[in-house]
Amino acid sequence: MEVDNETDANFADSTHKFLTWFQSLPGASIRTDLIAMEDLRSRNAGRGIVAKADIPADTVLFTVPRDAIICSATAALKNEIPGIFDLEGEGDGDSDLGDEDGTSSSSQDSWSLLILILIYEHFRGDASKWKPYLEVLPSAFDTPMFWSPAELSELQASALVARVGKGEADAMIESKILPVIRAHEHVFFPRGRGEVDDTQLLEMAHRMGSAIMAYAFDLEKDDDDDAAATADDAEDEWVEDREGRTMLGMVPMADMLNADAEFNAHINHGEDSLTATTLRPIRAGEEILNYYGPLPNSELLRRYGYVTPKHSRYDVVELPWELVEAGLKERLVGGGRVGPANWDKVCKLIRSDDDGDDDFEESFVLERLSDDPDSAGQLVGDAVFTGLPDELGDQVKAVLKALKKVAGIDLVSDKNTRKEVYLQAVLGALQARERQYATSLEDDESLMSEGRLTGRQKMGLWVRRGEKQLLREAQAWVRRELDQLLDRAADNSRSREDDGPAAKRRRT
Ligand SMILES: C[S@@+](CC[C@H](N)C(=O)[O-])C[C@H]1O[C@@H](n2cnc3c(N)ncnc32)[C@H](O)[C@@H]1O
Repeated sequence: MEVDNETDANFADSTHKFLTWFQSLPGASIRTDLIAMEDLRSRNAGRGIVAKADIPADTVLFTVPRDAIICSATAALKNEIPGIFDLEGEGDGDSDLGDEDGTSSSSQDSWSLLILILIYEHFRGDASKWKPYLEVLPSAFDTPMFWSPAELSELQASALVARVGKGEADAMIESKILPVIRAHEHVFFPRGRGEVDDTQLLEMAHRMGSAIMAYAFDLEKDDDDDAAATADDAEDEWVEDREGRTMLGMVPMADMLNADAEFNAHINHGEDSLTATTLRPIRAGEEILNYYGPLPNSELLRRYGYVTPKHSRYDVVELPWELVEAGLKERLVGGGRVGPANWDKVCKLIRSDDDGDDDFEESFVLERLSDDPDSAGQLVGDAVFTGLPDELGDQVKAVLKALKKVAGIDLVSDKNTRKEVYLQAVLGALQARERQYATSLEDDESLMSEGRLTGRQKMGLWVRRGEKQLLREAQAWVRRELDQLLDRAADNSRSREDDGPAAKRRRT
């Protein structure tokens, strides 16, 4: 979370007003005898909820009535512009027939609609039912969308750089948000605040979109088992997928919980309310933590603007096919066997639909094998790199098949040789992938220990370092596989010698 320049007094005052407002909501409850909202800015975590006393497992910490949630079901904006509340695909099917004012029944999705609702509530000021809540939402974010080019360069060769999504967000705001606001200025700016220009609106929409990304809950999940919820039946809920959700809402108080890969509380979705429940005994002074899912630090940073050591176990790294292909080429082409022209044909064939194999993949995601957290939110065992993706092996097989078809030669008919070619090519690709990062893992380790980095530099370093560590583990795994292969080959040749004609003669 971006360092907030608010003075301590202002920060504490907003927290207090929010808490008082929350307690006044009909149907809301909070165990202020057990928990408190605290200022965690010193560790860059904004506000958080901390245990004031030892708390047993299965304790309900607070209850949020559904009426208090900001979502399409509670939005006052619905009375003003009902047309925008028919979401994409829910209308009468005439999705191409947009109205000129941007209010066609199909132009909004749950994301853009919630942005509009939040902007509307923001400009309502004191008239908004949610004002004390809106005041504790951050005005600045640490997600890479807001990073400068120099800060982004800290991510080096991480695939995250291509997924920051600023351009897409700008385009969405320009096509779905600004036209609706401009067509309804009297609704959004009731006191003649028409002077808000497009640049300011764009910034506001980015702020609200980022708040939704980091704070909103998926409300369509059904979970009426409340206190009886176990890890298994609530599992889907813990895994928050911000992409495909259909009914988003801002849930005051539930979203004041920070989160980690090990956690101790869970939000249960009941019919009339959402409740926060402890998953295990929590000691006084411990932070109450929710769970955002088994996300790699790169994704945690992209969506929420922070990283944690415990999420490193879920780190991933993308291995581009072109690096594996280069490794294969090095081993298979030349020496009068396969010429460059035939190799080009092979490369084209595997990319075409008529090679008879599955879809061509541009890159492969490497990850460790890790168990899910247990029902108390605790991690058990280490995450271990246990193998390459099957699809990568399949695509290498497709190359060898295409080579046979194009060049008419079966270069690697022997299974062990085939595996060796595959592993060697992947090893070369993993090393080449590591070289794509501007600094080495060792450089990063010393930069980290020097301790002179800013918050964003450190998070960028954490992401790239995690990816390099995974690349090293993958290389070690491949080397072990190669060693085993060579050992087996040596054993086989020894036993062939033993079983050779001389041995047979001896036996007879
Ligand atoms: C749902 S909000 C939690 C409340 C938030 N801390 C606040 O002050 O409003 C999610 C945001 O909290 C911060 N956050 C959550 N968990 C964190 C953690 N373990 N460490 C640091 N920041 C965290 C991130 O900025 C994230 O985008």
